[in-house]
Amino acid sequence: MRLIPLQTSEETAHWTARYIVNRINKFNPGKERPFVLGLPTGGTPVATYKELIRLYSKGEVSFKHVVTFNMDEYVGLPAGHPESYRQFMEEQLFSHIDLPAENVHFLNGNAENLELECQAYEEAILSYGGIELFLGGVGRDGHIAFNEPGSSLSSRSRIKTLTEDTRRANARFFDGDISQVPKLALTMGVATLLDAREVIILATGADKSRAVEAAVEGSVNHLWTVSAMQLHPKSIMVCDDAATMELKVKTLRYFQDIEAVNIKEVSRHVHA
Ligand SMILES: N[C@@H]1[C@@H](O)[C@H](O)[C@@H](COP(=O)(O)O)O[C@@H]1O
Repeated sequence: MRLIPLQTSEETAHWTARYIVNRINKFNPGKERPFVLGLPTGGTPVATYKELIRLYSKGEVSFKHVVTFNMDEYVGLPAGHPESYRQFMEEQLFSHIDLPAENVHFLNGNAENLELECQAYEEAILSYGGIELFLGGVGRDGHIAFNEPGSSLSSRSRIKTLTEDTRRANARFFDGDISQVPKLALTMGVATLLDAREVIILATGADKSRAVEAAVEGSVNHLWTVSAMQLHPKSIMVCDDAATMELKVKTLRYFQDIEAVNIKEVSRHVHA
C-alpha cells in the first residue's frame, strides 16, 4: 500500500485528478481498448471531479474511450431523484466531460430482480476485461462502497442493508432527514474492488481518521472493510493532514519519507 500524506483536501483532489489523467493518457485508450474506471459518490470525491473537469477543459484528457462503473446505488429511489447516485454523477462529473452516455454503468436500484441485476453487473465488468483503476472513498466506519462492517471480504455485487450510522451520515443529502435515506443499497463487493488492477482510496477530514488508522495500521478485518486494501497489490490511500490524525507518528513519518520526493513535485504542480 502507498499512503500519500498531503496537507489539504485541495491537494488530495489535485493529486488524485492528475494521477487519473496520467493513467488514462499513458494507457492510450481506444474504441477497442477502453480505459475502465471505477467511481464513487459522496462528498469526498467532488473536488477531484471538479479538477478532472478543469483538466478536461484544458484539453489535457479525453474521456471518449473511458468506460465507467459506479460502485453503488440506493435501492428504490425513483429515476432522476436528485440524490440517486446516477443523478449525482451526472451533475458532478459526467455532464461536464466527453464521456459517451453508453459508456456509463450503474447498478440499477429499481431493477425488478435485484440479485440478477448484481450478477449482470459483475458480468458486465468482466466483459470489459475488468476495472483498470478504481477510485473510492471511505465511510467513517471504514466501509468501502456500501460494504458495511461485517461484509465478507470475498463478497461480490449484492444487496446490502445500510447501517444506522451510514444513513445518519448520508441524511445530510436528504434535507437532514434520516427517514428519507433508503435502507437498502446495491453495492459492488469487496472482492469486486480487489479485482481492479489498481485502487485509490480518498480520505479527507478528521472524521475519516479512524478509518485510515484501521486501513493502514489495523489488521485485515471485515469490520473495517477498507482494511482489505492491504490485500491489494496496488492500492493507494490519499489523505489530507486531518485524516492521518490517528496514525502513529512513526507510521506517518515512514510514508512521508517514502513520498517526500513526490510530494515536492505535487506542491510544485498545485501551487504553480
Ligand atoms: N456509499 C458511499 C461511499 O462510497 C462513500 O465512500 C461514503 C463516504 O462518503 P463521504 O465522501 O461523503 O464521506 O459514503 C457512502 O456510504
